Amino acid sequence: MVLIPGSKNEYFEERDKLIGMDRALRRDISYIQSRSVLEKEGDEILRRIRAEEAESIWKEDHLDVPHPFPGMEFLTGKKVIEKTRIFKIISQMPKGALLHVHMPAVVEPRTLLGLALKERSMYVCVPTRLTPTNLSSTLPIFLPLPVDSRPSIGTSISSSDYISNTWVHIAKARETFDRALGGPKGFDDWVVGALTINAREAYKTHNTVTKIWKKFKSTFSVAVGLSSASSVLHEYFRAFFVASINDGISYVELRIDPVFAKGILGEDGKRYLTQREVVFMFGESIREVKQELKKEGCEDKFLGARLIYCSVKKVAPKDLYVAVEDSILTWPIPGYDLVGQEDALRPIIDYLEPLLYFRKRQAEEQVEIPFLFHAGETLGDGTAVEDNIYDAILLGTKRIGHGFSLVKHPKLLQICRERKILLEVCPISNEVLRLTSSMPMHPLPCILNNGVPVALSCDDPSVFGNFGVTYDFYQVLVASEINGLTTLGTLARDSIEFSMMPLEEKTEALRIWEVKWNVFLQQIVNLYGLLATKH
Ligand SMILES: O=c1[nH]cnc2c1ncn2[C@@H]1O[C@H](CO)[C@@H](O)[C@H]1O
Repeated sequence: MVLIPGSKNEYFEERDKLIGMDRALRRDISYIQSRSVLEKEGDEILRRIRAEEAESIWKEDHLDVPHPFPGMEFLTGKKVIEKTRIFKIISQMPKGALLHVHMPAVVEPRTLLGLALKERSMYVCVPTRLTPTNLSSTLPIFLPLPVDSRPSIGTSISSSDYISNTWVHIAKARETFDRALGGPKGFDDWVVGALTINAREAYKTHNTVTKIWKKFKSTFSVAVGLSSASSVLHEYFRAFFVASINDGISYVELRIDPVFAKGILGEDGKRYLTQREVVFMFGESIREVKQELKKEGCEDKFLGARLIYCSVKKVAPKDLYVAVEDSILTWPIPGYDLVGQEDALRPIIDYLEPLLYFRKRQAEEQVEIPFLFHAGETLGDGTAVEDNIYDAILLGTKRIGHGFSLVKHPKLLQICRERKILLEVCPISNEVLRLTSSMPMHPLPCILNNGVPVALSCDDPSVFGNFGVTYDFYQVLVASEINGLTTLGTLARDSIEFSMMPLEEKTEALRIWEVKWNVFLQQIVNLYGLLATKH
């Protein structure tokens, strides 16, 4: 029989004990117990503002956003989020590392388009001439063309004499874009629409995982073409680093498919870059950005970036051996992953043989390329692809990309906690890709309460519009009352801790982060503390 405490005092003692036991596994607990007076005050401020804004902002109707709520659908609520003080505060937070983002889905679509428009080799074609009727359902096909296959003439892709699938230079296509389609601005909007998912698509026309992935995949085909010229790609990397740094991110790991890396046309327009050259260019972009920061005296804002290799799970298992050798050839790379729409593609188990061979080759070559597998990005329960989580763990994955379905498996939660397998959780991606309809329904609180290490990431920000990681942090903070400032700090610390930086670099990154964290806490207290003037 359960003994119910007799007095009110005893009851509350027992109550505190029970809550304490329930929260004991959380990774933020030890930080909460040992946090400074400053952090405690910062946390109280954040909680106070969150509560105020839950009333003042999230219960009011906004233009085009009726019935909002904290953690609501991101694509509808984004403008409201941006109005909040919580958003402003989080945007100043030192975020640590960004561990889960895909090429080429990380830079503002208009920035990418701007870069591509200046590129001599960049051409566009469409399967049939564009008209007001087919515009929104027609995808542009972009490709940098080698010098000797560039057409000398070209009509407008919207004129009546346009011949299907013929190449027109991107700048010309834009200039000559039919007035009835909006002229050059119409061209830009058309391309941006093809690179992004909008609220109507996510929440109306494509409101299931299968439908939204159809649109999602098509954004990649457009982005790949636009970014496959060497000078575009170089600027693309830089733009990504700069935007990340401005969001308080100090280190990134970017997933790239070697098949993409093999299709980059060189500046001479004659040959394609080798993978090594692409990796070198990536390194160059890092060095350039670092140098610029150094000139401004803030080099500690950016510690660097690494490329994680990944293959899409549509490749035939026998062809994965090529990716294995590619990865070994371009070592040091910090990890290897298998990506793509989990529900529609092969399960990891199909690749068991090449993956075991990968392990063997690493031992032979004395290199270490840890697995950082996507797994559990599905609503399935016990389906062949949902079993990916078992295989990811058995194959020794160091982190799990998404792990959305992990909460269905108590034993795996325990294993991830005990073996410290971090989940790269991408809340907004999961919501836009329709695994959850809003943040309060996301399984993250369950993962955090189970003490599984987590880092937040934005996955494909150019498609979802969640650039940096502020938006994802925001959605997490407002959707749980347990989460507070110390939770955000723990997530950021773990993103560094579980990054693939070598130990020395990591120690330095953590040291720098702690300094910045304290500056951030002080800022919150100065700006929003009870003694500060009202804002
Ligand atoms: O959330 C995701 N889950 C699985 N695969 C993804 C996700 N986001 C992007 N990609 C896949 O990664 C490749 C480029 O690296 C693309 O094939 C894209 O479909």
